[in-house]
This record gives sequence, structure tokens and C-alpha cells, in this order.
Amino acid sequence: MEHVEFPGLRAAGRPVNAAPMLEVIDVARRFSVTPAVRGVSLTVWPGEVTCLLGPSGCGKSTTLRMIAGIEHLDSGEIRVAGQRVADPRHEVPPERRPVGMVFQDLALFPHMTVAENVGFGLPRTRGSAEQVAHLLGRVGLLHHADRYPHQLSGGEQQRVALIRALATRPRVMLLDEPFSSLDQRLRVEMRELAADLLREAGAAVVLVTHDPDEAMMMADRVAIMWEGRIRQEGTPLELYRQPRDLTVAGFLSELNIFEGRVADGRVETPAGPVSAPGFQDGAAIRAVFRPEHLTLLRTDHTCRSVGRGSVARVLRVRNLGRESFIEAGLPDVETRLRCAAPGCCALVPGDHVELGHSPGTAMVFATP
Ligand SMILES: Nc1ncnc2c1ncn2[C@@H]1O[C@H](COP(=O)(O)OP(=O)(O)OP(=O)(O)O)[C@@H](O)[C@H]1O
Repeated sequence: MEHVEFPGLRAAGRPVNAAPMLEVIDVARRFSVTPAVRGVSLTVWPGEVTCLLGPSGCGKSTTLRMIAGIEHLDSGEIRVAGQRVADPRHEVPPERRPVGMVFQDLALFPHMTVAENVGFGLPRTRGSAEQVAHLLGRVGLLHHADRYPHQLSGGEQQRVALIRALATRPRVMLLDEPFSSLDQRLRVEMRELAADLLREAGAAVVLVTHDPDEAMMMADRVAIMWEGRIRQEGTPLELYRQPRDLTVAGFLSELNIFEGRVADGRVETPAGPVSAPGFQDGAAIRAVFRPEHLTLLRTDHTCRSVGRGSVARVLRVRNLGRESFIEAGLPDVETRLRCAAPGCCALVPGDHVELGHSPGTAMVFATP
């Protein structure tokens, strides 16, 4: 097939000639006896969005606050555009770092109009009013320039906060759960708008979220954080397809996990045989499937036919129109299987289904 270039779309991978814009080198921070961040390193290129994804308390916000300069670092170093901005002995104050921030609580100035909010950090030059108008136009809010923040909807306030942070043309943009207070539809809209604006601005972006969909949609690279460390870093697809362990795998979707032992280089699972390269015969392993990788085929049989997947019973079906979620149970197994399929699903609770999986989608990990 002919290779097609889509103008405006970035090629996958990092720019070859550009230098990194943000370098976080082995930074650590401890609060009394609690180590919050234990040696985190990150490199972000201009125009690149890196997402820190992880459970509550794993050190995401502390990492962001150290980059912003509002949290001290105990060890390590932070560089912006090749210049050191922080190490334990020397810290450039936050207001002198070329770093913009948008947090969940937007902190717009209530007594200033929308235009004044956006222009707040700009030197009063002849071009500044035009720049504010340009940015407001870019997010469709030019007609609200003279309103006050309380006269705007949540989504509109979010857009103002975003362009206010972009107005000073920061080299690094930090976003801490910026869309979490918005409803689902608005959140999707804001993610797309923000991703476009941020890439256009050419800033290095670090986005903190605990929402895997947000990470998959917005990020060029995702770093999964766990207990103060980065457990794995890569493109969203690398993490989705080749997670290094079960913890990383479990961040991006629910999982169906089957325990087994390797025989002849493969392991039998209720969803059919799975090859286990790199494992010795007899090794205890876990074969893991994401919900969208299990297949369910309605059958009249109530037990497995030789050489096929197991027969399960459908317990629950949620048809969302665009996709469906099905829960199924295996005899004598307490855990429910969770499956997802595109479009509407004709199965109903009580149906018997033969389990299978899409080729090449199983993930195999050693049992600890
Ligand atoms: N100022 C502080 N004083 C004491 N402990 C703190 C302070 N700030 C953060 N911590 C602790 O450091 C750890 C990491 O906190 P951090 O806010 O970075 O986590 P997070 O991953 O951003 O969590 P969340 O997703 O809930 O915001 C937590 O155990 C937290 O309680």
C-alpha cells in the first residue's frame, strides 16, 4: 500500500535534530519520613506531551510542583532549554522560570475580565491586546472578552485558564488534572482543543492524570508512576501492547487474568492456547487479556469441546450503542470475565458462549 502523509500530523517518534526542552534528572523529595518521589527522570521535547499516570499518592503532583519551582527537591536536577533551574543548592524562583501551569482549581482572578485574566502576565506592549484577542478567538471566546469569570460556564473558564497560561509563551506547560471537573463530553472537547493549542505553541507539556483514556488520547509519551518511581515510560501504544508487568498493564484497562503452567512453549487458558516465548516448560505464568481482546461465540453447548476455548455463561450485558460490555462467568470460577466489543451486542444474560481471543493479543507474565 502506498504510504500517505497527512499534513499537520506529527510523525511518530521524537524529533531528530531538536534538543530536549525539559530534563528532569533523578529528582527525589521526601516529606518527613515519607519519600514522595524517589528518583524520577523525564525528558520532554518541544511540542511533546508527556503524561504522568498513576494512582493517588504516587508522587505525580509533587514531581510537577518541583518542575514549577513551588516544591523543593532533595536531590537531582531540573533543566529547561538546557539551563539548570533547580538542584538542591540552587533554585530559580517560580516566577522566573519559563513555565506555565493549569491546575484543577483554575484560580482565575474573579475581579478581572476574561481579557484581563488572559493578558495578566503579558508586558503592556502595543501587540499585547492583539495577542489576547487572537488567543480568545482561538478558543471561541472573543465575544466573552469583557465578562467576568463567574459569568462563564465551567468549560469556558477552563479555556480561559489554558490560554492565560499559554499567553506568556512558556517553554514548559504543566497541567495537573485540568479537565477532571468537566463533564464527559466537555472533557473530550477540551482535551482535543488543549492538545492542538499546546502542540501549536511548541511547549514541552507534562500532564498529570489518573485517567488512562486522557493519557492515551493526549500524550505522545506516557510515564506510569508507582510509589514515587516511574515504572515504565513509552508511547501510549508501547504501554498498551508491551507493558513490562501486571501493574502497568492494569493501569490502561481492566484485565482478565488466567494462571497456568507452560508446556511445549505455550499455556492452555479458557480463552484458548497462548504461546509463552522466553518461558521454560513448567514455569508458572499468568496469561492476561484486555476486555477488547476476548471473543465470545454463542454456542448451544454448555461445556467445552476438545481443543477449543471454555464455555462461559453470560451474566450481564451493557449495550452502549457504540460499544458493548459483557460480563461472563466460568463454572467454579468466582472472578467475572470482562469483555468489550464494538457496536451492539446480541447476547443476553444466560447465553452460553465459547471463549476465544484475537491472535497476538495475549500478554504473558511470570507469576511472582
Ligand atoms: N506538603 C506535604 N507534606 C507531607 N506530605 C505530602 C505533602 N505533599 C504530598 N505529600 C505526600 O506525598 C505523597 C505524594 O503526593 P502527591 O500529591 O505527589 O501524589 P499524587 O500522585 O499527585 O496524588 P493525587 O493523584 O491524589 O493528587 C503522598 O503520600 C502525599 O500524602
